[in-house]
Amino acid sequence: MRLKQLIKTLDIKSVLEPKVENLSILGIADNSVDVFKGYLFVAIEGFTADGHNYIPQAIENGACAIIGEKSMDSLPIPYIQVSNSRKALGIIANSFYKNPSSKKVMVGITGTNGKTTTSQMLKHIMESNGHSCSLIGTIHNEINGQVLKSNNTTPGTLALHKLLSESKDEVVIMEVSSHGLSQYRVEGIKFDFCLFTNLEHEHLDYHKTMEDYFQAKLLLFDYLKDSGQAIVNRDNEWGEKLIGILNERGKNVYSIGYSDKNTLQIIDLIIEKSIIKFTEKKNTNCLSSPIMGVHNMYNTVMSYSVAKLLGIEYKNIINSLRGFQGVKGRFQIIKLRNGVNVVVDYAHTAEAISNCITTAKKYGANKVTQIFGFRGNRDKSKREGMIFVAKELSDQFVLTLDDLNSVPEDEMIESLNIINSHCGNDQGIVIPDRTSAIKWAIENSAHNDWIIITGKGHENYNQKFHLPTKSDEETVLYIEDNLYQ
Ligand SMILES: CC(=O)N[C@H]1[C@@H](OP(=O)(O)OP(=O)(O)OC[C@H]2O[C@@H](n3ccc(=O)[nH]c3=O)[C@H](O)[C@@H]2O)O[C@H](CO)[C@@H](O)[C@@H]1O[C@H](C)C(=O)N[C@@H](C)C(=O)N[C@H](CCC(=O)O)C(=O)O
Ligand SMILES: Nc1ncnc2c1ncn2[C@@H]1O[C@H](COP(=O)(O)OP(=O)(O)OP(=O)(O)O)[C@@H](O)[C@H]1O
Repeated sequence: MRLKQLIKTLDIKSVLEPKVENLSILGIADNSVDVFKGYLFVAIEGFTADGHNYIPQAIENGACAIIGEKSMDSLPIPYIQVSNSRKALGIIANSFYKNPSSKKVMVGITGTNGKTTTSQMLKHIMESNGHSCSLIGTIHNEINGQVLKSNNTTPGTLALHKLLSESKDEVVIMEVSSHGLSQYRVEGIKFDFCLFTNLEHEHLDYHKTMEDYFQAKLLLFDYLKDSGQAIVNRDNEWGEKLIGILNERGKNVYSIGYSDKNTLQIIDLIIEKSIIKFTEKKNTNCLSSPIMGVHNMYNTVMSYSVAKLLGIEYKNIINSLRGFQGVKGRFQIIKLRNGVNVVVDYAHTAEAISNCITTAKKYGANKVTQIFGFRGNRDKSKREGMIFVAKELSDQFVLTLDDLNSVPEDEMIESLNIINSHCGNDQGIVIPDRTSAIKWAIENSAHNDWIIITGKGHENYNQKFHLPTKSDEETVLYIEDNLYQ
């Protein structure tokens, strides 16, 4: 593709060496290591490195033109200075891959919690009703039925456009993280549906304030087609705020929630039966959530709403929801032989932990033991809220290790002890070894007790623990097998 064609809609500040007219571009790279002969290299000033410093390497590897933000005195090849390299990368990638998202029904889901669950549930509904779907998200990506490893919830711009160009599926359902939005990873894409699940205290190590975090989420709706539909959970204060902004901007908003202002009004959530009673266009109907928990009932309503707007009939949605097997590590229940229910869940916010414990209680739990820890080098400001919820709602809680992310183990154990005494009134039990914590909880539970293990969900452990297991699920099954031999 000709360079002049790729750059024609960019916000260009200056062009060094104007003979760019007929340059033919064979590929695009934002990492100098990925540059080959005839490539366009886009230099990005990142969080740990500055791509502009790698321009010489890119040229050595065969780059025939460079795009960057910084001013340059002289280069042996054309240099185009733009105001925002990340944004430019999205626009160029979209042209280079021939606007792949325009050939699909694009669904983008944002929010602190519920993106993965909602996207997988919606994919299941659509596929059960004969529509092929690509999925791009935290656990894995799936394109043309092929499961691919996922490195980010929202892939980098180039990887994302490449995936879209390879997809032959009708619908693409993708999770859009706030990091992805603030780094323009979805630039160039136009969405048919943009969903907002909720906003909770999370990622404030990156976004600093809740308002900044909200503003990042809001960016998704800039990528909504004029004819597109925003689907927003109004029962979250930030959802209510978002609806106000979207209405002012003249967007099509489909809201869900308890009040009668909503397009889909929730009449009742019967948590102990996972039944949702709702009214839509004056018709009252019921949905059964295939996964327990009030939060998963909202995820079900979200998935239902998109499927309905895409023309799937109510009774077909109901039927397909019945066959949904749930999502690994999302309120995944393991029933032990002694009548104890163990839940493995990815909750990593106070709100999510609260939902898990409340659900167990609604389902008649006798005693609830909550096991969790904190990730090293991640937002510390949410820890207090998580302890508070565990202390208030569970019958006992155990603090244990989660991913250390280079924080020394002793330091993390000390943090657990300090927070337990400062915010937990020393009511928590600190058992640093995660597998030992789970074993202790199982040995100290009886029929109709629930144990909720949060934080790791589907993920494998990042460090070694006492038992020879790789994940919370494996640990529970290992203990179950060895306890009753
Ligand atoms: C902090 C952060 O978000 N970083 C993201 C960002 O990296 P960056 O651009 O700042 O990279 P950098 O290492 O500083 O390098 C700057 C530039 O120099 C280039 N370079 C570097 C070295 C070299 O030899 N040559 C070269 O050209 C790099 O290719 C890059 O273009 O842009 C990259 C491309 O899009 C992302 O892959 C990367 O995500 C990192 C891996 C990451 O882990 N991010 C997490 C925080 C994240 O995004 N998480 C969210 C989910 C959050 C959640 O809900 O839990 C996600 O969407 O995954
Ligand atoms: N709608 C919801 N409201 C509140 N909490 C939820 C909701 N859906 C899921 N959760 C909680 O959040 C956890 C993560 O769920 P899920 O993976 O679906 O969200 P996510 O937005 O994809 O999060 P992440 O990006 O961290 O994977 C669940 O294990 C559950 O505890």
